[in-house]
Amino acid sequence: MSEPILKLEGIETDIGRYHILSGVDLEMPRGQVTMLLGRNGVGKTTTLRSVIGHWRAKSGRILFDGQDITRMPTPAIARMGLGFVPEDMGIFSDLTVEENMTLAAASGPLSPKRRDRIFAAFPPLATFWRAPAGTLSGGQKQMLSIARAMAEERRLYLIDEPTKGLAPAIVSTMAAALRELKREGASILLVEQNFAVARALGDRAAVMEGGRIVWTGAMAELATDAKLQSRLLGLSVEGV
Ligand SMILES: Nc1ncnc2c1ncn2[C@@H]1O[C@H](COP(=O)(O)OP(=O)(O)OP(=O)(O)O)[C@@H](O)[C@H]1O
Repeated sequence: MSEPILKLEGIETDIGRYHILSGVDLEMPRGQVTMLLGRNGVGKTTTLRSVIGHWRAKSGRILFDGQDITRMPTPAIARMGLGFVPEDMGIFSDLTVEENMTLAAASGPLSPKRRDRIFAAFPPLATFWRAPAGTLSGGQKQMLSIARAMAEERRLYLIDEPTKGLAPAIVSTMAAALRELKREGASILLVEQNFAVARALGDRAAVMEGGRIVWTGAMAELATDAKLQSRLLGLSVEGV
């Protein structure tokens, strides 16, 4: 196997006085979609935020494409080609869609080529280009938040629950856009509670419990093993 695009070795992260991650180990193959799964509160978001440097791991190592980013400032990590889409979407409601995109393109104006790519993935953003982001629907806001991460060339995207609360039609648009990112060669680490989406998009799965990863394997293996799903995720057999 070629070098993993992302490797976490024994990551431990505290938030305030709480010990949240207690030794996260993960190897993400390049060019694939890895689903980060697990019940509520097991540390999925904290893992993504530890990688991007919003939370500082107190021990362990994080290697992005072979380079140690454990102690790097967040903007430097982003400049290396790592895009983060937070669960709260991180968009500016009072600014237009265009202004939100301009701010996201840290290295200069958004090129027409990149803008067209984003419009192709998310047509409503073209329609509402000059509208305040606060007036967009929930699904359109989520599109904008992913589009913001796409404003720069990225090798790896960390995306936190992009389909949360969205209507099924929008969920398929989102899934299609993520597939397109993968087709262009990006690797994606995706937190997703919707198991049908996880099954449709994931190549690999990593399941967390109590602040560490307790199972990794092919998504197809997890998707066909109801007992494993029930044990790791609490999914009922009828629910999948
Ligand atoms: N800012 C914070 N202050 C204190 N505790 C926090 C903070 N953020 C997260 N936690 C705690 O850390 C633990 C892990 O949270 P995290 O958001 O990483 O879990 P998660 O697996 O993403 O959960 P969910 O699926 O519910 O989003 C939880 O017990 C949560 O209460």
